[in-house]
Amino acid sequence: MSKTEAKILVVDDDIDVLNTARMYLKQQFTLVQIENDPEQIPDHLEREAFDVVLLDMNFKKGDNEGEEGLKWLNRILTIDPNAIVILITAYGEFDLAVKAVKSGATDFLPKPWKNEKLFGTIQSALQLRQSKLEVDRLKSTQKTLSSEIDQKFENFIGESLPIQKVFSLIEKVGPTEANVLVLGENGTGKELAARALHRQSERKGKVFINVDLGSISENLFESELFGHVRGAFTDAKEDKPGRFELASGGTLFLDEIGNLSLPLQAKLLTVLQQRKVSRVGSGKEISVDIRLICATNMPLYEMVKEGTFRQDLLYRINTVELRMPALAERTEDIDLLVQHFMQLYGKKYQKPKMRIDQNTIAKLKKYHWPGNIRELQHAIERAIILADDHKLTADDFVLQPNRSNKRLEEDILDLSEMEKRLILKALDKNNGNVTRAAKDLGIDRLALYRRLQKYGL
Ligand SMILES: Nc1ncnc2c1ncn2[C@@H]1O[C@H](COP(=O)(O)OP(=O)(O)OP(=O)(O)O)[C@@H](O)[C@H]1O
Repeated sequence: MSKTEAKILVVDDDIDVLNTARMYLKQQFTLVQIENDPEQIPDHLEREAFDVVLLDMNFKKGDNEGEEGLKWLNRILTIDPNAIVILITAYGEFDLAVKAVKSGATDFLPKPWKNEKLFGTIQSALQLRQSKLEVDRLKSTQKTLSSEIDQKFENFIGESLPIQKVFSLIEKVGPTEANVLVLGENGTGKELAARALHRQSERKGKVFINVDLGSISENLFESELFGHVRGAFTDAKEDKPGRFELASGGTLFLDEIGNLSLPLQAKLLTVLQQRKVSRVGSGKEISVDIRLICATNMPLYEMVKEGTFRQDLLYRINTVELRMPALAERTEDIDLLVQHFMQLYGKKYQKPKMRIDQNTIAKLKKYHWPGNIRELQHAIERAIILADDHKLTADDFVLQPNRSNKRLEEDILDLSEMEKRLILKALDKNNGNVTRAAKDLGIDRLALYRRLQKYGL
């Protein structure tokens, strides 16, 4: 029979008990050590990571108060808070056993024991040890991951007035528990702002869970957000917590909230009102403690008027609103952003000495940046990859012509290109007014917004 992989320490002042225990346990577990002097416990723990410690309660002759055992129990737990200690009690010492479990012992075993009982008690204790170690491992992984993610979002660049206003609002609102709605075009830094709000809050040491509502299919919505229990549907092979549960204690960032259908908006609203979720397939309610941040590039107020976004949901999520300025509204930040991304990608592609001249910066400042900072970031990355020497020039940036330069050609054969150009033309004609442009195009405003998103306009 193969042995269970585990390290066991047995501490008792009775040599006979120790020898009997060792003889039996050595057949079952890979490492068994015995000790009759409790003073040696710290040394043992220093040398070896024991999975289970079996500890006698009464060391001095005639002492059956168990005080000595409790003292050593505390000492072991101070050295290793995850230690699994099973206390050996004399038969009938139930009060003492209860006291020991309250003080942190995992279990107790009355003397004299039967070998099967000893084996069973150690096996259950080992499972607990595994779970404790797993929780520890997950906690430290989560810590490392969130600090890495946070680092990526630390560089929130900008000196222009519009972005300074954003920074000061983040400083004011971040430490509160207020629900924040971040509005702005694609690529303006909405997620960056959400993470900055989280970092300013009391919850900064806890998780930041990001949910892209635009990418969750209608039928997976509940399971993704609220979780499910095993067997709730064909693919539910095991219990799974949803994002609300995972975010509990921390911040939940619901991105693209404007893309939710009306039935899903209703489900979301109920959970936000009650702050309780039930996993799909379970009637049990689980309380969730979240700070809520939502973001969208959709015109929620217009959508409320049109009846495509629930007003009560809007009021629930927009306690404070944060509008991210488009890059075209803060071209004075382009210099700084370019330097920042050049440094980032210079390092990544081992071209740390890259330079850029003022003419090229001037060209970048004139451009309208429909994809905002993300587009600028990609443009720099591409330019650095393609650059032949250490200098970025205007030719390294292939930018789409500005809207005003667009002309509809007669011979465009690509349908989506045609659609895109028509949209730009309609917007141009109406000075960017989406309602009037949609009317000219013969589609409703939402349909136009969807297309603007699709083409990154
Ligand atoms: N002020 C800024 N300083 C530095 N980098 C920025 C800044 N704003 C945005 N970025 C970068 O631009 C990219 C897009 O930002 P982010 O994802 O936060 O935008 P978004 O508005 O959430 O986009 P989307 O609407 O497409 O989800 C990210 O790589 C981000 O790091």
